Amino acid sequence: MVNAPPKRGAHIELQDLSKSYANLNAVEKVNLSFDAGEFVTFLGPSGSGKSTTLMMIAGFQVPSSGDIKVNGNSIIQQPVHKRNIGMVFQNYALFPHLSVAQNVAFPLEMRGVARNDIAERVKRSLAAVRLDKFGDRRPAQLSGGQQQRVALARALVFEPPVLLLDEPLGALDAKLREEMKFELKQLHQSIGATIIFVTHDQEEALTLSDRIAVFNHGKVVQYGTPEALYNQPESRFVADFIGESNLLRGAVLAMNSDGCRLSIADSIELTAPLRSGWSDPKKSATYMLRLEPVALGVAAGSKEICIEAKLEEFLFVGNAIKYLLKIGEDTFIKARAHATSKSQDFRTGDTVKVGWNREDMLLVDAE
Ligand SMILES: Nc1ncnc2c1ncn2[C@@H]1O[C@H](COP(=O)(O)OP(=O)(O)OP(=O)(O)O)[C@@H](O)[C@H]1O
Repeated sequence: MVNAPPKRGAHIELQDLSKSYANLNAVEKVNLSFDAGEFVTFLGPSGSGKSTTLMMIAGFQVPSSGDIKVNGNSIIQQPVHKRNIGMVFQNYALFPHLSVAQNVAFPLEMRGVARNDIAERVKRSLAAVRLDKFGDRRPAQLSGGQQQRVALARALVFEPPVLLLDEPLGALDAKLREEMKFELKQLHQSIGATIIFVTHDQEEALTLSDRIAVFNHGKVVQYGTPEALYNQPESRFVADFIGESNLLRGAVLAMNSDGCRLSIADSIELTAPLRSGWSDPKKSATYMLRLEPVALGVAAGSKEICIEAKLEEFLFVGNAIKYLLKIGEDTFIKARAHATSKSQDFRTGDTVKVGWNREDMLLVDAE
């Protein structure tokens, strides 16, 4: 067989896509666009509408309204088997009575591909997931991770321009998940398909994705690169859901061109930056402060905001130490520092200086 030309993914557009069940809006007016060959992740808590959106793209669910376009053409009226979309789900459902190679060959047989071509393409697909030596085995003779790779090979074998993955790593243990994560990334680079990946694991999403759509209550609350979501969350929900952060809520005392004068933890006053595009905060404002910019001890002294805190707890987490500091009756600040710094020799109960710069604070909610 002549080598196949380099494959490219398809451009996908979801337009006002909605799905309701009785009086529940499972998915509400979702508008998203995925570039050809992009790796996009749907991230969100359980029940936020991720799988329903994916199922509408696959054709297993009929939208209540809205449209889905692939390379500019609506696919709403197309049945599942005509959509040419590869799918892998958490429960990979391999045929137990067929060998690995026969499982992978199945979609090609369904499409009436010539026998010689089938053998060649199955071989290539199994090689892509590093299982070329396992073609004769039955699924029961493979580990969970290997079975999931067979499911991937089966989805890839007909070279779909679009691949949908719904929690494909969900059933695997932590170590295997980690390995599969890297394999998926490499695979994506080699096949060039547009991949839509569903997960509720933010770390998986941040590692794998070109862009992430964050779902909450059936709506997309933010769509952007992992960096944009981490550094510029547009809401308290995204700030809280992605990465670890301090969410400092305070009473607004005054606002002027310098920023927002705020009282946190009852008595600590500080000035934090305002944010363009936000309506003026009225009574209270919530600011996100990531853990990394928070300095302790001597280093805190050179920061624009520096306060005293009581060290409640600290934890060794690999090469870092995580600190929990109390700055008011019910207000705590978390910080993270490299474990190598000998000067950070604090004890639980110590009073320590804690500091950060104004620009480290990002307005994420105001009432
Ligand atoms: N067939 C159905 N009938 C009625 N309600 C449904 C149906 N399928 C999904 N739902 C509801 O729609 C909402 C969205 O579900 P969906 O499975 O899309 O969420 P999800 O974000 O994928 O969650 P998870 O991470 O738990 O899979 C939920 O409230 C769910 O209970």
